[in-house]
Amino acid sequence: MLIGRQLIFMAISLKSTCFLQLKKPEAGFQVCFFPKKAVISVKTYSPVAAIRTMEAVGLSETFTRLRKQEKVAFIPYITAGDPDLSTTAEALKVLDSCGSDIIELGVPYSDPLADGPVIQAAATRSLAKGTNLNAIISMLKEVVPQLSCPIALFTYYNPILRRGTERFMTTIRDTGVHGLVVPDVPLEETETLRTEAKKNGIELVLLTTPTTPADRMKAIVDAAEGFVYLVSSVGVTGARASVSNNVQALLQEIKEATSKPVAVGFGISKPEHVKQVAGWGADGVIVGSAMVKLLGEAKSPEEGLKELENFTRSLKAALP
Ligand SMILES: O=P(O)(O)OC[C@@H](O)[C@@H](O)c1c[nH]c2ccccc12
Repeated sequence: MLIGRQLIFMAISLKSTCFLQLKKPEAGFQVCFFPKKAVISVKTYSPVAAIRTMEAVGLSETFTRLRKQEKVAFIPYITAGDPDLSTTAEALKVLDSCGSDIIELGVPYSDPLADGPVIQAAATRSLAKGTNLNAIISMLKEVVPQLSCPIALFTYYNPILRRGTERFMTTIRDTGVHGLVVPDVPLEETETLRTEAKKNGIELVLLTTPTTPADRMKAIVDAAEGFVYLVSSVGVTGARASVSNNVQALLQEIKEATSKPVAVGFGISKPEHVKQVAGWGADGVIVGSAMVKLLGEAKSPEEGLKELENFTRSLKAALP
C-alpha cells in the first residue's frame, strides 16, 4: 500500500496485537500503535512538520476537528515573560490542560499600538525583566513538545524585520509554533510574510475589523490562513462590559464570504460574553486582557496560575 511519499507498510494483525513494518520510517512518518485495539493509525508528515516532536495539529486542522464535534475553539492570549518566562511556561501548560484549543502567545513590544493599558503594562513589565525573542524561543523549544494544542505566536512586525522574515519563520517553525498573528502589517504588505510562512508550514492569521470595507474584508479572508480574526470593536485591546451586537452581523457577512473559521477577539472577558459570541456563530473566541491581568496582577506567580486555571475553566464551561 502506498501512502504519501515512500511509505510502504505491512501490517500483520496477530489476534489483538498489531505490528507495523516501516520500510522508510525516517522519511517523515509517524506510526501510532495501539496494541489492544487492532487499530493502525498512520500520520503523514511533510518534511517540515517532521522536525516537530509534539502531538498538536495546526490551526485549520484544529478547527476542522472542532467543527465535526460542533464545538467552538477557546483561544486564550497571554504575553510572554509576564511576570517571567518560567511562569509563562507554566501558564502555557495550565491553559493547555484546561482545554484551550489554540494559545495565542504575545511577544512583548515597546510600542504596542493596538494594545490597551493591560497588555501594554504586561509588555512593559516583561521587557523590563529582559524578555527577548531568543529567550521566548528557548522557552518554547522546551514547552511546545509538552502541549497538545497549537501555539499561534503574536508579534508586531518589528521583531520579524530585525531578524529577517526568512530566519524568523525558520526559527519559529523549529520551536513547533503553528500560527502567526502580526497586527501591524496591512494586507498589501503581507506577501513576503505569507510566502515565508507557507514555506515553513506556519499559518498566517489575518484580521478584519468593524470598519473594514466589504471588498477589503473579502480579500483578507481569501488570504487568511488558520482562521480569520474578527476584531469585535474599534479601538485597542482590553476587557469591555459587553460585546457589541454588531458582531453578529459582521460574523454573518464574513461567513457569506468564506468557509474559513472565524474567531472573535477584543473585549471578551466573561463567561457570558463567550457564550454570546459562540451563539452568534463564531468558530472561536479569543480572550486576552482578562487573562493577562490575572497573571500580571497576582500576588505571586503561583497565585496567578491558580487564578488563570479557575478563570479558564469558567470560560470553557460557557462554551458548547
Ligand atoms: O485583550 P482582549 O481585548 O481580550 O483582545 C484579544 C487580544 O488580547 C489578543 O488577540 C491581542 C493582543 N494584542 C493584540 C493586538 C491586536 C490584535 C489582537 C491582539
